[in-house]
Amino acid sequence: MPPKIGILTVSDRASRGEYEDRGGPAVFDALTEMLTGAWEPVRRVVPDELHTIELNLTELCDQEGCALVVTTGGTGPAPRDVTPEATEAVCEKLLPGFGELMRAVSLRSVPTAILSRQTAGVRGKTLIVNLPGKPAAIRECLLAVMPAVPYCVDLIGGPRLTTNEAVVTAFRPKGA
Ligand SMILES: Nc1ncnc2c1ncn2[C@@H]1O[C@H](COP(=O)(O)OP(=O)(O)OP(=O)(O)O)[C@@H](O)[C@H]1O
Ligand SMILES: Nc1nc2c(c(=O)[nH]1)N[C@H]1C(S)=C(S)[C@@H](COP(=O)(O)O)O[C@H]1N2
Repeated sequence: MPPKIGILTVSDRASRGEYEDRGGPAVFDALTEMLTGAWEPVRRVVPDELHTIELNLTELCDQEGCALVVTTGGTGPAPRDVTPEATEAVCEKLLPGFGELMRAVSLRSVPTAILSRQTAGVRGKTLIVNLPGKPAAIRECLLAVMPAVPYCVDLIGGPRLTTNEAVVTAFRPKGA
């Protein structure tokens, strides 16, 4: 069975069909570029509702058994932006370094990168990573954190993920 990766778009308008979801496909394309080996996407599009996001994150982790769940959208300061709150609610451990790094990298291209509260955390054997909603942010943010993702998944008991070295090199400490 190839590892599953959850792709959760959090957007009121994409979930209502007011615009086509470009975030989910952008996450899929970025992961396809960065990972080698078979993996199976599990795609969902939900509105910016705390309970709905928590429920979908929980299902992707506990029922689907995803090794990694990538969310896009709902990380900003607007009243309906609650993806980080949902992530924090379902995770046993938070990994604030992911958000710190993604904001630092994004700041090189856009000053409003500081508005994103994107974070990451671990639920069981699943790593959850938040990305901003702007489709243009997705590759940039994923590329920044991907070197640490496979070893993190190793450490929490997930499957061995491998990266396309021509694009990004996974870092594993010697002997790991
Ligand atoms: N899934 C998506 N597909 C296409 N464009 C998106 C998507 N999510 C966000 N965007 C674009 O990025 C902008 C900022 O994203 P943000 O998550 O703040 O959306 P929003 O204004 O809260 O609206 P919504 O939740 O309805 O997507 C949006 O206004 C939209 O232009
Ligand atoms: N790399 C990158 N990060 C980015 C952006 C961007 O365009 N590129 N947009 C910022 C903006 S304008 C906002 S409001 C926050 C939160 O976006 P979200 O609510 O769509 O998650 O992400 C920020 N991070």
